[in-house]
Amino acid sequence: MTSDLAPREPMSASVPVLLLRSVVRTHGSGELAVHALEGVDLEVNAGELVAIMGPSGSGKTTLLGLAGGLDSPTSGDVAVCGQSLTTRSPNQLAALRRRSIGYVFQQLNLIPSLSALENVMLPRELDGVATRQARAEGRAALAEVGLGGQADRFPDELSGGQQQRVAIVRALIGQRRLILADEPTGALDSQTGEEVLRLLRARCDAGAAGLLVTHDARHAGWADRVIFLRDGRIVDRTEPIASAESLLEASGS
Ligand SMILES: Nc1ncnc2c1ncn2[C@@H]1O[C@H](COP(=O)(O)OP(=O)(O)OP(=O)(O)O)[C@@H](O)[C@H]1O
Repeated sequence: MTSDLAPREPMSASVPVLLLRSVVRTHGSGELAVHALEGVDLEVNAGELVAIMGPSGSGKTTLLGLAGGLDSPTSGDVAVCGQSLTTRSPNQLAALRRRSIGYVFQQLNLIPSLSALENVMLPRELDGVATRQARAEGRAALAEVGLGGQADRFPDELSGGQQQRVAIVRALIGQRRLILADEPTGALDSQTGEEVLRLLRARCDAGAAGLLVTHDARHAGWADRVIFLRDGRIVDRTEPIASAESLLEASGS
């Protein structure tokens, strides 16, 4: 049986899920210009989880925002599933974001007046899926992460870790091909944080592409490779990671 969280339509192996070409993002102009990204090239393929590391202000969040179509590059191109985000109308972009991209941020943004199930169903209903089907998908997806018994609880009736899992399920439900995670373990304890990373890893193993911003080399150890940003440029990349220990050495932690 196909997982309700897993992408269902196989992508052509030759098209990266995420492609950034010569991406520049400058805030402001003249003397006040801030060069957040200065010519970034990146490809993330189906099945891959890529971690982004770098000091504060190096451009990690900017990169994630551009990858998700939440922000536009000053120059260069960003494409998701072969479709350029920079040439789409606002409506087309909103539809692509809803259907193809899942966002997992530190801020969970669960809607407090909706149950866990209703929170999870919401993106499917916005996609035009019938309520009955969205409900069935939502229940199955929550059960998959061990929250089958909590479906009708409201966010404030769930623990922090459970809330984070609901947020992740909501980010992954449907046919999301690209998962963008910005420090998704936030303030979670290490065991719950690890659970979140395991879910992310599992989704990528099931065929999604993932981009994970993290300051923690142990978290980056879940990724297939790591890119290091400094002053808006990629300054280093690892090939498939040998061990978390080698990363700790590389980041000087
Ligand atoms: N809206 C904005 N206006 C002006 N400058 C901005 C804006 N957004 C980001 N910047 C600047 O762009 C640079 C990159 O910021 P970004 O948030 O991407 O870094 P980061 O690596 O995610 O940092 P952190 O690890 O602290 O979250 C920083 O110098 C930041 O001050």
